[in-house]
Amino acid sequence: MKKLLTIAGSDSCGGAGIQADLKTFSAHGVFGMSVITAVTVQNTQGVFGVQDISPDIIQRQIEVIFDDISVDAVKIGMVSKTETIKTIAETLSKYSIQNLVVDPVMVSKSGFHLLQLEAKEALITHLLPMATVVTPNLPEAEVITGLEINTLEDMKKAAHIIYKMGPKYVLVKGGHLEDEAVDILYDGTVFTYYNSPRIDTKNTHGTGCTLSSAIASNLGKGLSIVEAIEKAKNYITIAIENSFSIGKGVGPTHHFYELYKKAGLL
Ligand SMILES: Nc1ncnc2c1ncn2[C@@H]1O[C@H](COP(=O)(O)OP(=O)(O)O)[C@@H](O)[C@H]1O
Ligand SMILES: Cc1ncc(COP(=O)(O)O)c(N)n1
Repeated sequence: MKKLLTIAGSDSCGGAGIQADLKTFSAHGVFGMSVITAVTVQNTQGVFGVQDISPDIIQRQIEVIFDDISVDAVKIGMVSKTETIKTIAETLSKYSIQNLVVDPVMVSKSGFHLLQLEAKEALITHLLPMATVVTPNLPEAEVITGLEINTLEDMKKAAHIIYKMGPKYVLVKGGHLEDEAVDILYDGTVFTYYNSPRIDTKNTHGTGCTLSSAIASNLGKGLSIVEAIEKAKNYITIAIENSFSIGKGVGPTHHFYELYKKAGLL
């Protein structure tokens, strides 16, 4: 059984963050473990508070896992603030990490700053160079690069700039584009496109968390980056097609194993 670790924030309503990651891991038939960086007070309508976990507890959660268990892939999501980022980077650097997916979570769909503004530099300096693949959405790619991104050409330019910051691969996600949901992977030489029609739904809470966890699961299982993202893109597309309302706001995506098994993704 492959063993996957998510280092991220807790979403009390279960659509994003640690909860989406663990559901995605389970649907992929891998064993999920978690290091919680922050607890958010969140429902489908918004984020109403955050309690950061102390750096010492974050460090010790990571250490006890790696000192005991061999981890096939790690996904990093919400990292909240500079001190948290430095702790994660320093602690992970003591271990040999096979596959590291960094989702540079910044602002929730409901508009809450999950990453403090001044922590952007720490994320760029400490986490991006460690990443196998970094998965910014368009607003995140804009913040990281300073570019305005409206077209596929802009996405390619952003991927190029982010690639120079040190990750092995960059996946710029086009969920926020107007037409098709096109994601672009850059390996320093070649761009690979992952297209899917835009699904007309408001229930996209946790799509980025889900995609990055699906990529980590597939890398952990030994797939190449191109295949890992292809399968993950199919997973997120089915997850959004089958998303549903659980409250008054933005509902979650679907993680039930049977659906993905039937689609030949697992
Ligand atoms: N309405 C949609 N229809 C189809 N795919 C979508 C839609 N919204 C997002 N996606 C896909 O979901 C994944 C997550 O993208 P995105 O929503 O941009 O991330 P984030 O949650 O970080 O903002 C990407 O593969 C993107 O193309
Ligand atoms: C704890 C946590 N992590 C990540 C997200 C981003 O998800 P989304 O962009 O869908 O709001 C979130 N809302 N909460």
